[in-house]
Amino acid sequence: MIDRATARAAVLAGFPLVNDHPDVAGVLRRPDLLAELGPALAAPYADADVSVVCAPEARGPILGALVAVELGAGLVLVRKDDRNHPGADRRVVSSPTWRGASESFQTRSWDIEPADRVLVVDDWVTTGSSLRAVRSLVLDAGARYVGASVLVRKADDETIDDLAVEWLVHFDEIVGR
Ligand SMILES: O=P(O)(O)OC[C@H]1O[C@H](OP(=O)(O)OP(=O)(O)O)[C@H](O)[C@@H]1O
Repeated sequence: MIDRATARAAVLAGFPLVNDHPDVAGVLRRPDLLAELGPALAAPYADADVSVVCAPEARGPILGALVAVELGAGLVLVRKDDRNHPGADRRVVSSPTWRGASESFQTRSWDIEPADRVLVVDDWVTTGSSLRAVRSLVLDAGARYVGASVLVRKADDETIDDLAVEWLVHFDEIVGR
């Protein structure tokens, strides 16, 4: 059984900064922190009967795969619209993300079934537009959106509540160390 508080403390203390910005790639680069991520991000949903982890690229599927293994779930890729995703037949355009522009995401109808209970995993939430877009793909499939698990929170309370986001570390506490 992992201790999420211990994992959180380790990730918070070790989160590298590049140009004063929290560097997710640097967390993945550290074997000790990488080993904590799957168990820590999965822990809040250990009893949620998750059948599918759904993760938007580019960094979402890295963490999503780690979480899916922990939960005994499958992983569904959500690709951005200009990427190759054979058979993609569902699309959604997000509201503007932190970049100030919308993103277009694509997925495949047979990857998510109405009986699925879906957890969305990504590395970061700011506006929540990416998570909302993925949630809409889940709901369009008739499946149950269980919530989201992210590594870094840079979103307001309303966004966190709306999307039922569990987050491991807060942007402000990383840059404020
Ligand atoms: O809450 P939001 O405002 O939607 O922002 C969160 C998204 O932004 C980042 O992706 P990014 O846009 O950097 O794309 P990439 O991972 O493909 O580089 C991050 O990986 C999330 O997917």
